[in-house]
Amino acid sequence: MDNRPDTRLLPNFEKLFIEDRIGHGRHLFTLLRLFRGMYGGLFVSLLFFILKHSPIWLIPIITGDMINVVSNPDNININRIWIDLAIISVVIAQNVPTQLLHTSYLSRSSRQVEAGLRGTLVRKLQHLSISYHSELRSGKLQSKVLRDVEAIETLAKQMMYVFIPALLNVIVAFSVTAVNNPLVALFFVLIIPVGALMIFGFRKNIQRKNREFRKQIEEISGQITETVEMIPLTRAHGLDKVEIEKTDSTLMDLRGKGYRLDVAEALFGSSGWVMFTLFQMGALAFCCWLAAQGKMTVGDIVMYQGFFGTLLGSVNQLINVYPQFAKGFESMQSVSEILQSTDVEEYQGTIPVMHVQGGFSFERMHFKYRDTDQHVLSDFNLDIRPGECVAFVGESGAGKSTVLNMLIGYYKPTRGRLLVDGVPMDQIDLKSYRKHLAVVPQNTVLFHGSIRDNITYGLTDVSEEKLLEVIRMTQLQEVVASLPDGLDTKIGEHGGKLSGGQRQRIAIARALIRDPSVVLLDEATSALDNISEYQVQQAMRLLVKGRTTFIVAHRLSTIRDADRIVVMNKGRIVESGTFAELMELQGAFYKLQQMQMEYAGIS
Ligand SMILES: Nc1ncnc2c1ncn2[C@@H]1O[C@H](COP(=O)(O)OP(=O)(O)OP(=O)(O)O)[C@@H](O)[C@H]1O
Repeated sequence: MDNRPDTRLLPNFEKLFIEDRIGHGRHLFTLLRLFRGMYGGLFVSLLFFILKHSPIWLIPIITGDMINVVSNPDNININRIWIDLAIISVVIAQNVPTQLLHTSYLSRSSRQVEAGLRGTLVRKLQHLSISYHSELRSGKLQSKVLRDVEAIETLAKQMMYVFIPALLNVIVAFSVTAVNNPLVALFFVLIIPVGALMIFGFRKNIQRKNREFRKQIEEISGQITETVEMIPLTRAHGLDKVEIEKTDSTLMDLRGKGYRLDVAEALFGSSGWVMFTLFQMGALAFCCWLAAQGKMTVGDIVMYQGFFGTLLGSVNQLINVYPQFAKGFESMQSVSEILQSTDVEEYQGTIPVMHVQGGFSFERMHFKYRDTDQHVLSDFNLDIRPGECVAFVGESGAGKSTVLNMLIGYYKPTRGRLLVDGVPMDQIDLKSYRKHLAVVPQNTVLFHGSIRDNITYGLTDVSEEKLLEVIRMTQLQEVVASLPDGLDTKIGEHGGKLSGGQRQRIAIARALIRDPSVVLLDEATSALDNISEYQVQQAMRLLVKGRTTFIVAHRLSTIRDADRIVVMNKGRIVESGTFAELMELQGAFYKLQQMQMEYAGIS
């Protein structure tokens, strides 16, 4: 048996979800199509299932036969018992290898679908627009990639492990009975409408309670994540008790909903058990009655009871698996919400960008974010020469970061356009263009990994020399030397083990090592001490040299060096010029500076 995982490329299911337009009862169809190309394996798995499951069907027959042999004292054929025993022993023993083969074939397909679905979702997330991501909470996405895909995989497995076996059980038990005794088979048939009636009667209630419980679970998982993230803040403000009480009340709600679900399921389960056991007893009485009339042997009674037991067990399984099916279908709906979304990146140009000189032109650009009425940029005109360093200043909310977003191509202007080296942004292939950019965001994004990984993020061939040079340029060598594993020291998630200034310098090193043509710098607002500030400034100076640079500036020192300062107010350019020119003008920039100086004086 080959137990190696399937190494074929992961399937991409995006097209399938778009074509199938999930919903309106198409879940089962889509589930089936997810396994396209694997039907052969599934069929083999089913064959092995029939083999491994065969003892369940054979045991009642053999048991009946053995009893029939001994219940006829005049003609006991002891050899037949030995043959029966030998047959059933072989049939039982083959369960181990066939079970393994059945699981191996099935699991290979279902795990492939599971991995493929997760891969498809992650790929789609990379293509969805920034607006889409800013509207959706990351916790929800995470839950779709992990929890919902798991529920779909469970659904597929339940289908193969529970639904199909139970259905086969019903078919086999019924067929064998029908061939032997149509009257008893008729009795078996009665069980189907009773089972259907049971599901129909309880379905809505159980479904509703299940959903309420699941929603509450989602609520509490969201809340717990938030609570854990906020622990330092909560502790600092002495709000532990408030947080605990908040969680307690949600937990109490969950307890109530869980209790009501348990009771409803218990009522459902026990009603089913009572009804079906009464049926079984009725069937037993019926068989005894037939036997009393000489129409049935004792062994047959035992055999039918065995089949009836299997049949009832299967019907019960089919009924009980229902809530899980509902959950799986709901998860398919949830995943399809992402996969069917057409909200991908707005720019879809195709001209590849081999080289960026760094000349930019904003031509009468207007822009507003989705779902907002007000324009964030209005009639924005600006020409930037290659290699120029432009600093944007203005009050909070003036639209400075938005200008950087437009340069990255996150959003398309509502009116006007942006040219890169004379080519309209909507014509160029953004992926190739962005390779020439380096972005240093306001909040440095560090991931859980080594300092080396964080600096060389996304680059494959970085020489040790170049890395060390960048570390020297950003004055990180002392920091690296003081860490236990040097460059390979793992930094905590979000860089928790580093200071603010160190984090910023890592972000600058990450930009420097890419040797970009264009640098976009959203300066961090958080204050640093003098030494850190100096180190960050030095690193920034090196980064900016010889490249077109856009800086959203908060610090006086950065602005002084800029070739041009653009003062923004409510999305418009109100002044622009060098530091000296603007100071001389004594306009908006001058006022901003005065305010900053006063503030610095006070503090
Ligand atoms: N994703 C978004 N969706 C809707 N509105 C947004 C979004 N991002 C920013 N805005 C709004 O756009 C305006 C400009 O924001 P922007 O971040 O560009 O300002 P800023 O000048 O960089 O401010 P700050 O100095 O505080 O960072 C603000 O009113 C802000 O509320």
